[in-house]
Amino acid sequence: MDKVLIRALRIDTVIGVYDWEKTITQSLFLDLDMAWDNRAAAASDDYRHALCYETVSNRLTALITEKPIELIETVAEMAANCVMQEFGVSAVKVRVMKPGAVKTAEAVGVEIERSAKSASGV
Ligand SMILES: Nc1nc2c(c(=O)[nH]1)N=C([C@H](O)[C@@H](O)CO)CN2
Repeated sequence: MDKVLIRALRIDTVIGVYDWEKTITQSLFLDLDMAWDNRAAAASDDYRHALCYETVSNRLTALITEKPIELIETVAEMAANCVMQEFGVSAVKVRVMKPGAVKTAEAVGVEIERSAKSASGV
C-alpha cells in the first residue's frame, strides 16, 4: 500500500488537562501515515493526482488550533477524521507527541490507526 507521510508537524496550541495549561501555548508533534495510491500522480507527474502534504499540514494546523483541547487523544482522532473525510484518505496512522509533558521523558504520546471501514463501525 502506497502512503503519503508527514513527520513531526509542529502545532503550537492550547492543549492540556490542567488549569495552568489552559493559559499557555505548547507544541505538539504529529506524524501521519496516509494510505494513498501514488501511481496516478507518478505516471502523470500531475499534482492534481497527488495527496498534497502541504495542504493537509496547513488544514490540520488550522483545525487543531481552532479551540483549546484537553487530551492528545482528541487531537489524534480529529486529525484522523479530517484526512479521511476531507481528503478521501482510506486509512491513516496518526501519532501525537507532547514533549516536556513528563519531566523525565523526552516526549509522551499516543498513536491510533483508523480506516474508513472501522470509522463507520462496520
Ligand atoms: N493519556 C493522556 N494522559 C494525559 C494527558 C493526555 O492528553 N493524554 N494529558 C495530561 C496533561 O495535560 C499533561 O500533559 C500535563 O503535563 C496528563 N496525562
